[in-house]
Amino acid sequence: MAAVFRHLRIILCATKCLPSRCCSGFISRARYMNRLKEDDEACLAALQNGHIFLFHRLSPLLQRTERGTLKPAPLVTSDVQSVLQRLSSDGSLLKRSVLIGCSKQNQALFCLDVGELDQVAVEEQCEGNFMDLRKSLFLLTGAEAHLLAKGKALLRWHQTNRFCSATGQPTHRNQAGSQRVCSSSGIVYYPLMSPVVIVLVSDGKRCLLGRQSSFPRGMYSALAGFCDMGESLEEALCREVAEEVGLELQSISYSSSQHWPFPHSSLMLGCHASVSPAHTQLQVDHTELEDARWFSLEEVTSALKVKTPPSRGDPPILWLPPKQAIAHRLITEWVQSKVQNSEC
Ligand SMILES: NC(=O)C1=CN([C@@H]2O[C@H](COP(=O)(O)OP(=O)(O)OC[C@H]3O[C@@H](n4cnc5c(N)ncnc54)[C@H](O)[C@@H]3O)[C@@H](O)[C@H]2O)C=CC1
Ligand SMILES: [Mg+2]
Repeated sequence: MAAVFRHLRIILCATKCLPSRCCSGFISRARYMNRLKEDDEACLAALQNGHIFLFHRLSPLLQRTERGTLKPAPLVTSDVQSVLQRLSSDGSLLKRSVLIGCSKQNQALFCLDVGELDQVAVEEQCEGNFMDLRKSLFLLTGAEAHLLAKGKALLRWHQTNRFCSATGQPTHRNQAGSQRVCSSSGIVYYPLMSPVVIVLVSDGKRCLLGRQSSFPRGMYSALAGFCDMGESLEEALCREVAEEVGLELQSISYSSSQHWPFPHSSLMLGCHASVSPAHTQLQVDHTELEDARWFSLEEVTSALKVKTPPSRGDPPILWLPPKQAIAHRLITEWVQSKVQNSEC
């Protein structure tokens, strides 16, 4: 592997995409969140005055806006309490809420899965619908999509980590839901994410996009893959590109990262990479990808303008991942860099 990296140019410029933060509020919110994770009583008190995003079997409660987009229905805790009482649920369900964030007004934000209650009854009480996150994510704004993705990932982690993998005994969560402890051995479990690399490869003029057979009709995305145990980011990138399309990378530059709740919980590490224009012949591994192709700047620019996915019977058009996906960001960055270069 060392030989592969001898000629690989790696540029790390991680500071360019920091999320916007308003002055000192960010620091106090970060410290408040940390305290709530460590202090069960403080977390319980915050829950009483917090907002709760409801889920039903991991599908979030959403409401349609007048513009046809979706928004989550964040309910204040007292509203959720009333709904639970009306549906004859005992009060202990509320304590299963999991901390997911803190609003700019310093209100703690929680998520709660009410999967044991009747779905339609909760929907009627809360004037919303529980919808599959994968289908609805793209109709939500960035901040809300992020909170719901985090909520779904944490709720799923709790549902699948109720027992210690060493002793088989039950594990118990802290009030914030940021960890679980084995009742017998004391082993502490923290929520896990799988690192995944995602890369937009360019040969200088074109970019490389691939599609899996499970993708929606016409959709092509940046190449992605799970990191193997022991691999660095750049090792995983080189291996994935070699495996999936048979190319050797020349340079890598880091772009940004994203938490992604599908299929489980991944930390997507987004990069740009280049290959030599003299070595662009693809050898697609069809067990991994249905297709992979080089696309021109013009093709990608027009695809970014397509607003609705192609339907059955429509002529085939290139359809790119939506704004909420890091693949979209990588593709947009590539287009912008090409346009800037042509203007220089
Ligand atoms: N947010 C975004 O813009 C995008 C996100 N993705 C996500 O990236 C992820 C990885 O992409 P793929 O091409 O599917 O990966 P991949 O190329 O590594 O192939 C998936 C296979 O890797 C194996 N694998 C190894 N470690 C695994 C682990 N920890 N969890 C699950 N499977 C593991 C399994 O056999 C699985 O079938 C997908 O979950 C996909 O949802 C993919 C493209 C765009
Ligand atoms: Mg892949």
